[in-house]
Amino acid sequence: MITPHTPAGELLALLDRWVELGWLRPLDRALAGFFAEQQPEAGAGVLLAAALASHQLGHGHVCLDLAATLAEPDFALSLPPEGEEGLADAWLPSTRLAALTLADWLEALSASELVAAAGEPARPLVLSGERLYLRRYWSYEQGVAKALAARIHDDRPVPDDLPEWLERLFPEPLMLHGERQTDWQKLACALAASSGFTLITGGPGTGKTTTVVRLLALLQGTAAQPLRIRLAAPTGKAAARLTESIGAQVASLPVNDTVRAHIPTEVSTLHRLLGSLPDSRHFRHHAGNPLPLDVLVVDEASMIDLEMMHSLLAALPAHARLLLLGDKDQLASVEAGALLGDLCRHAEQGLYTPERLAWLEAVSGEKVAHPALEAGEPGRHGLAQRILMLRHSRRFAGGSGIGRLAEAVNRQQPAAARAWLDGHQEVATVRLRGEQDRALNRLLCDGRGEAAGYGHYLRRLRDERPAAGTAFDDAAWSEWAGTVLTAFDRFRLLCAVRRGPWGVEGLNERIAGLLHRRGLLEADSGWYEGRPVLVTRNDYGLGLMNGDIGIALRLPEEDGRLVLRVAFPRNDGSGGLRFVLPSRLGDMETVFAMTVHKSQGSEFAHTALILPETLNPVLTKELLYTGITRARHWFTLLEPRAGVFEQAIARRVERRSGLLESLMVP
Ligand SMILES: Nc1ncnc2c1ncn2[C@@H]1O[C@H](COP(=O)(O)OP(=O)(O)OP(=O)(O)O)[C@@H](O)[C@H]1O
Repeated sequence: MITPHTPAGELLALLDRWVELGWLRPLDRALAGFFAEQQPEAGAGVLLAAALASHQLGHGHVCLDLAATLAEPDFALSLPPEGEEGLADAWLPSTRLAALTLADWLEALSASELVAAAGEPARPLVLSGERLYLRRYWSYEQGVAKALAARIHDDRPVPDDLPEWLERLFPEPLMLHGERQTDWQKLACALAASSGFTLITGGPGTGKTTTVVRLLALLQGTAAQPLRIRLAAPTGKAAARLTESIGAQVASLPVNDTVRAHIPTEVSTLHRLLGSLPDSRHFRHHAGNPLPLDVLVVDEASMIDLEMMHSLLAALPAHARLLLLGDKDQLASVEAGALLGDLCRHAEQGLYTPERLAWLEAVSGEKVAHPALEAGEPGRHGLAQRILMLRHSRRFAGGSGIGRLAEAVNRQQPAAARAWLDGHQEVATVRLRGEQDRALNRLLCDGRGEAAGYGHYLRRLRDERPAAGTAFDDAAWSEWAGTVLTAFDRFRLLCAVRRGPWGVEGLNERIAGLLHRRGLLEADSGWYEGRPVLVTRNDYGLGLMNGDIGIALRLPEEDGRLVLRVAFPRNDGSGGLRFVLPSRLGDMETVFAMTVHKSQGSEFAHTALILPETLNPVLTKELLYTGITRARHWFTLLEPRAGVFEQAIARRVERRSGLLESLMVP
């Protein structure tokens, strides 16, 4: 049992054991060891808190919430990690920390020379209320809060003809089910026109892209000089997807060609925008060398972590407008810091001040009405005046099973979610009986009905291959590779966990084996044609980003020899491909199955989500919602055990950060 009086050696031995079990990263243990060396009098309470604060960063929390940790240690710390069961209770945090009280822990931390209270001179750890930070993350949080607080008060003058512009960009009143509805897109445009910082949140297909394109037309159309506008997204995949959808939208804008020509359609990753420097956390653009732009739009903002947000805000010139788009209900970034979720905590309620509401209604001609709306107070709800939630999905209009299922999950209504799963064509559920379940194998190879499985892209790979003898530089090869890559996105299996029988690692092996046995793959290990791979680390030399997916294909060399190369879509919006020799690829893994986390920013015509057999800390309604909303047309839930789905709906991600508090929002 650990208390602040436990000898440091005993605590370090417990941390060693957790490292052996794979529960704690060696890095977390090393930090505690380093502090113990630096400060021989540092007690067990401080060393434990340091190791756990570092551990929490690996789970997306910017700090260690001491009270939450003691209230439910195993859940708060995600220990044991996902996909592992049957481990000795003796090592569980709930057992080991049972004798530690919050008062004792706080006292030990406050007394330590390693720990500063917020605002005190630099020490490696910062205690803010009941939250303990590693200093770097505390500084990031402070920096972001300060930059956002300044932007929240950044009112911009609107053009006199704003109502006319809104009318022109949103000519038709929004009608749904035969009734006039509030056009939140039009309101978002009005809101963003009047502000240096706007956050637009909405579920899939609610029109975030459409809104922002129209807003850009408005800004560009009313600017005295052409504005320098840049579009960005956190990952290459998200950037590519936005590039695709934005092009068509810009083409159909009701504006003259000069305005249109000044609206970009190219989307870059945030790393590229900021100019990453090799082997460094630093960027070419920072406060001393700000980004040369007037308007920055960042899509998929739920994937921006705290450190990136800090870098971005630092590099953004004060005069530039910032627009963040995202879905607040999605899983947050894997890295620490759930900004969008934090910032949008009151988006449903709106919390607009009466003055703001009156202005919005006057310029837009819309009635701002929704049962969830609550009135905000001037001075208290500054952030809320910059946030707008789009509430009507056009993609999942009317009775779409996927849309309704996602909504029921998001609202934590398990019975309704189950009813949608059972009663709709686009959604289905399959109960699995063991790892070699026939229905599972059939689904993976052949899909169900019109919804594809992995056989689809492999058959297209085989059937549409250019004829033998086609010249190595014939465009037919690229077209074929493009076809295979597109076909691969028809279906994806998503997993909640990495390890265990229903985790990504085991399933990837089993799927390759299955496709090989079915004669769809020539091999199931090493490099083989048709192997899909996921890049797991940015490689600026090759122009590949973490999250990029490619497929190994046999392609001709100049001398006619066939050589395996991995085809990747280019991330530059050109629609082109790049071909990389497998031996040149660094960190990557096979990607028949992928985690829900990694699937963020992507979409598949048919998405299947496989749950593990038991509940574990990663299973939350956000994970289910994110998985379900990756499906464009069909969704299949694969359940090895009944009830886990319902249990997961009941839990939600509790990210620990003090950002909202810093922004003084209740
Ligand atoms: N005001 C509108 N009028 C007509 N069609 C619209 C409007 N808003 C959105 N749409 C259509 O609805 C679909 C989804 O819109 P959009 O791509 O803007 O949504 P999104 O929220 O950006 O979606 P995603 O979840 O893919 O990011 C698109 O086909 C778009 O053309």
